[in-house]
Amino acid sequence: MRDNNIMPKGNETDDGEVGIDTTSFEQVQQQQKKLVIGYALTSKKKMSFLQPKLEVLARKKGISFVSIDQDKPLSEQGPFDVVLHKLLGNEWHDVIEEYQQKHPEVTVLDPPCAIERIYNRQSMLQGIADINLADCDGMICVPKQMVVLKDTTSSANEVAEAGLNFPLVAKPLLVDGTAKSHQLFLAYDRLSLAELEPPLVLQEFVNHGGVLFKVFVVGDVIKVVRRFSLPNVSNCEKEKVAGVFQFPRVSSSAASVDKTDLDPRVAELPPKPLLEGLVRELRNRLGLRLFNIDMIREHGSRDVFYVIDINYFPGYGKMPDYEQVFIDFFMSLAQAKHNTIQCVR
Ligand SMILES: Nc1ncnc2c1ncn2[C@@H]1O[C@H](COP(=O)(O)OP(=O)(O)OP(=O)(O)O)[C@@H](O)[C@H]1O
Ligand SMILES: O=P(O)(O)O[C@H]1[C@H](OP(=O)(O)O)[C@@H](OP(=O)(O)O)[C@@H](O)[C@@H](O)[C@@H]1OP(=O)(O)O
Ligand SMILES: [Mg+2]
Ligand SMILES: [Mg+2]
Repeated sequence: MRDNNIMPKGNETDDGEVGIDTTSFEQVQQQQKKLVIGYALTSKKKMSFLQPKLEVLARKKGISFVSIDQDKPLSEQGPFDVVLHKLLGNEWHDVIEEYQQKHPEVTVLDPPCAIERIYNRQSMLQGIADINLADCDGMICVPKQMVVLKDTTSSANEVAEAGLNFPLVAKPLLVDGTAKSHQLFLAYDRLSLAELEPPLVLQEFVNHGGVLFKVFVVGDVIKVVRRFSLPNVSNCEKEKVAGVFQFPRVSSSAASVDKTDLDPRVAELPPKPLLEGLVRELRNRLGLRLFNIDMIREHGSRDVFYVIDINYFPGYGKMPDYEQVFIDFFMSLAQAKHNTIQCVR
């Protein structure tokens, strides 16, 4: 956090009004702290995240966003209090890793090794089924899945051995930000597996009534929205249909779903204690502060949920009130840093 030595003349509120100055010297000093956030984001992410409302709110709080030039050494830029990043490739992750070692005082959101874990759809879901959420009003599962690294033809036998039931969702093993890594298929039978291109995970399709819950996490804050998802696969369809079908990307649509037109048993949000317990565990286990969880409710049940996907730095622009949530989050980082500095003194 950078100190600004200029003393303010008035006591300006968030709305820009100037009132009678009743602020203590210490409070004034506090208000003058600046938070510099260096960001390295794709242009798409920059457009959706750094929207004018966020920048206006940030400016009022003394938060500035500075674009990181990827062609220059990171240590020669800044100084930054926070580095916010989502770029592809190992090279970038090495840059960030090295920078964090040299500058432990900078908050890097988030550590590359933690991000890499959820860029692999196998390690992403590992350990979730073991999380103890007794007394949290529900149960969290992950769909049965297996990894296919090379030969999808011979994987037909392994699918049976692993006890996986068709239809299976085929997902590219690695999420690398490309459109291809989000290209999913539904395979209805053994023979159709030969058409798929490894490396991938084969995951049981879980009927969930066509509604998905996107659980956004920003530090300690949790926000949930409903999205449309794929309809149930009936037993009749399972018997009759063969082959492989590409998934439409229904659930990434910008629109959240209004619950009024939906069956309440499908639309009811996951219980708060369950979400809080799950997020607390995942935040610690994954070592991430910015992520979302895609959850579905097993069709016909009230409280059995499946985690099917976790994303790093997702489309927060689609999260209600994301601007204020982020401002509060950044301010909490500034406060935490300020407290640490005082302790050290
Ligand atoms: N096991 C499953 N059972 C039922 N539906 C599923 C399953 N896995 C995925 N889906 C459906 O497919 C969609 C995409 O799957 P998933 O979220 O795993 O892919 P993704 O490419 O990581 O998506 P995102 O854009 O959220 O990163 C889900 O939102 C959901 O609608
Ligand atoms: O494109 P959007 O802004 O919606 O964000 C999507 C984001 O793309 P971006 O990071 O390139 O922006 C995706 O990231 P990668 O897996 O491809 O790295 C992934 O996190 C999606 O789940 C996000 O959609 P959401 O699930 O939040 O609806
Ligand atoms: Mg998803
Ligand atoms: Mg995903």
